Amino acid sequence: MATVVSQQPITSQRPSSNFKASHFLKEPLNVPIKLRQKQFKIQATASQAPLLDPVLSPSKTIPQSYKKKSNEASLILIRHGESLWNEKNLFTGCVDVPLTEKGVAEAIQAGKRISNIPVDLIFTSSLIRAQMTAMLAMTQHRCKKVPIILHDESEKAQTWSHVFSEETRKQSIPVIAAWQLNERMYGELQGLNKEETAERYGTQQVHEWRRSYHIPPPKGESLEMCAERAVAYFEDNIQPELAFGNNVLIAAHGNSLRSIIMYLDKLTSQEVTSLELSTGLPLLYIFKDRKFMRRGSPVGPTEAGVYAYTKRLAQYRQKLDETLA
Ligand SMILES: O=C(O)[C@@H](CO)OP(=O)(O)O
Repeated sequence: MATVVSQQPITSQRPSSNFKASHFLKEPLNVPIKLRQKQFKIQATASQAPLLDPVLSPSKTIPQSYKKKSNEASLILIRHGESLWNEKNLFTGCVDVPLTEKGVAEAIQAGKRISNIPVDLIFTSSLIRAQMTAMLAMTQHRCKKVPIILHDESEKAQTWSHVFSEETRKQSIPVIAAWQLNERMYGELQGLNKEETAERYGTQQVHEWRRSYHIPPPKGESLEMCAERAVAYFEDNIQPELAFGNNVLIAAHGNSLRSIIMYLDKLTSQEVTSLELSTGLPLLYIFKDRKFMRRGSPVGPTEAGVYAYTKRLAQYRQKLDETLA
């Protein structure tokens, strides 16, 4: 039975072994430019934060110098809502199955809980259950912006998905889908029933396959292997956005998120074995002064606590209240 990770606010330093100081030394947005330059023009002046602009063609000049948008950013992590194979208790891994009705409700509920927390950019895995979760959650956000999946798999996909209205652009949130955030590849367990597999191979063996850090399931990825690609992606593509001041939502999976949380909270390979994430539960981190601070899970849109954590969150919420009053 899944348990929720501790919701106690804790402060954590990023593990120095994984820390890439170069992200903070080079011009901000180097990596974001790489991510977006083909499809988005980035607007910026010395005093203005860059804005994603899907209006203009990829060939437009990208400004070279940027000013940091903010010293603080929010990071929301959501494990997808219940999938049809969670319901059937089947090992899922990289098999691309959709949400159940309960999973849809969980995603909507997660959206309500984060509806007052700023989101500038969304990252999901390439799997539909994570993408459904992100999209459904954003239907509840009070900013009312439309999440738009970026298609840069080919030049044609980029060209054909352009948005030609500046006004519409401002009302959009880019969604970047990355396979590196996918669930751990479960190898020859994919599609097998978890209970039957435990009966066949023994509870201890199956527990090791599911929760140990180093031991992979047959022909699949260990958590360590999953962490290698998920954390590298986080460091290279997501952390620079946070460092720049962009607020990020990640919708992903039990194991890809466990590995990212291990990195954020500096857990040992032993500690991560007892970390369990519930489906559809949003977790909030604040990235400030190059540190990640876990702020637990917002209980609901009207709950005061979480907005009191930082002035910036409180101000964002107040702005929403005023705009929507
Ligand atoms: O089946 C899976 O892909 C995962 C997540 O549901 O299972 P586990 O609980 O073993 O990590």
